[in-house]
Amino acid sequence: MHQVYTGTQIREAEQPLLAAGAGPQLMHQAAWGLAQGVIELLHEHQLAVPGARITGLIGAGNNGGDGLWALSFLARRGAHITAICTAERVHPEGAAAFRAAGGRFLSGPETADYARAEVVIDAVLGTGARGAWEGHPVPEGALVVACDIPSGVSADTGQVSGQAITADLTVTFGGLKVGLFNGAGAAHSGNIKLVDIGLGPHLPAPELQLLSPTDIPELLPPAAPHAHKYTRGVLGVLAGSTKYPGAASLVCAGALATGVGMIRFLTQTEHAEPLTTLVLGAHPEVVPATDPTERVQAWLVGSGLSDSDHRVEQAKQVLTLTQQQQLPAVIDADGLKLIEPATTQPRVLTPHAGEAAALLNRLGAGSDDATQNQRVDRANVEADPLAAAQKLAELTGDVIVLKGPHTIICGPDAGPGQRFIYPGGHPFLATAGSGDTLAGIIAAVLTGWAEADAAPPLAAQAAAGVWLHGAASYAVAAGGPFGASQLAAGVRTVVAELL
Ligand SMILES: NC(=O)C1=CN([C@@H]2O[C@H](COP(=O)(O)OP(=O)(O)OC[C@H]3O[C@@H](n4cnc5c(N)ncnc54)[C@H](O)[C@@H]3O)[C@@H](O)[C@H]2O)[C@H](O)CC1
Repeated sequence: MHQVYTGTQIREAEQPLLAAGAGPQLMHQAAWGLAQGVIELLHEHQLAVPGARITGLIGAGNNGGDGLWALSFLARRGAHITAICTAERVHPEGAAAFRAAGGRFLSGPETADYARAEVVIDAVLGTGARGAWEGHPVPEGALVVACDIPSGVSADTGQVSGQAITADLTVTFGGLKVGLFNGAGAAHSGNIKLVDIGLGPHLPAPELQLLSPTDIPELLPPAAPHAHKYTRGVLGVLAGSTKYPGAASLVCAGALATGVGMIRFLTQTEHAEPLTTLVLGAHPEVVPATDPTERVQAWLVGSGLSDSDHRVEQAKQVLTLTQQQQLPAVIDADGLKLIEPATTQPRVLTPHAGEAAALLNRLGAGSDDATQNQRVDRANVEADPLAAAQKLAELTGDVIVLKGPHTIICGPDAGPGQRFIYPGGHPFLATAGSGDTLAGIIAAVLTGWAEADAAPPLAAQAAAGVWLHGAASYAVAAGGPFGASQLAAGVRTVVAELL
């Protein structure tokens, strides 16, 4: 499990060490790690360090100091180092070390030396950035390594209010930062290398957590040797409609591949009908049900419901039932239009950005003074998904899985096990039905834990489902582009490797 902090939290954690006079040591450790990152990137691109042409874009603060010290370390390995000052002042000790290592300050980006740079170290703005940045040109074809956070990106939120550098690699210090994963920042940070500079004892509870493969097995319900279908858990599914029959089958595929004792599929009518025929044709192990009060351990409601009056009425009935019985539930897609806030029921909502915006507007996100009557749109949510997910969790009391290139999983409370970010499945996941499959995966995890004595936090269960879905996409993408119906096979492969 990786911990993710805001830039503000990192700055606060640095304070005791700075007060103890350890600033220069911290800077040297950071700069050394930055130099190592540059060397690794050169080698990845079959470029030698001796003779490599490396230019630093140097800001006025300690971020610039990191960059200058890193350049001096690279000069010792034979690199040809230059730098461009982007502000009136420059870190004095860093500048001295840079010059002592043979570094030359260039007059500006128009110089031939800069145009020939093979690597640019972006050391303009780090955690001290405030507001919009005017930007700086980067030579075409140069590899870009950002120091701590790409300049122009907020370390706290990932928001970019002016211009921002796009890095191939970000070497970040002391702790991973929210801005590297959230909103626009995720598109600017490139690969990420974390350098430990000894902040550990001073770091607070993280803002977010990032799951590793080794975290997943304990977040998945155990398949006990003496289990039977009822102890593994029964999942009720109200999904699909005449208009979107496939969603029902995809939900079941996701749940079955993750592992569930049984699926009771709530049919549209008491008589045989195409939707149920399709689901049973694909998954004969699914049990058709006409009575929503039949005992289950969890429910999935919403995928592919469409605006069918009958399906919507059934959904309202099931949502009420799950609240009365405090049953775990995953509410997806059209089901999100039906939920009401503030429930103690263990519920996971799985909106994408557009659905999240609609829910925020319906539940009155603009109700507080600061945002009175301000409508939220998809772009607002995409600009800061973490904030949107936190607001939704606060308004509903639910765990929010805000789906996107980087998926946020956010419970209504703060602290460990409550907020996660999943930095994106394979791009091929952007295909119809992958959300239905995800809903089924998460619902299966909740079903398996529903009656366990010591289950992980609900947000952690949902995060494990998101992780499985993303890992499955890479497993399936190895064979090329895919339709969502092929994801379940990837889920089985990943689960088999984990257990
Ligand atoms: N604190 C430490 O000892 C260590 C810090 N590390 C590195 O230092 C930066 C944080 O340094 P800081 O000096 O606080 O701020 P910055 O260098 O990020 O920038 C401040 C500098 O930039 C100007 N500025 C702010 N916003 C803008 C803007 N929008 N446009 C233009 N200029 C702006 C501001 O006026 C200041 O002059 C941290 O990221 C690390 O890289 C070491 O890692 C560890 C030790």
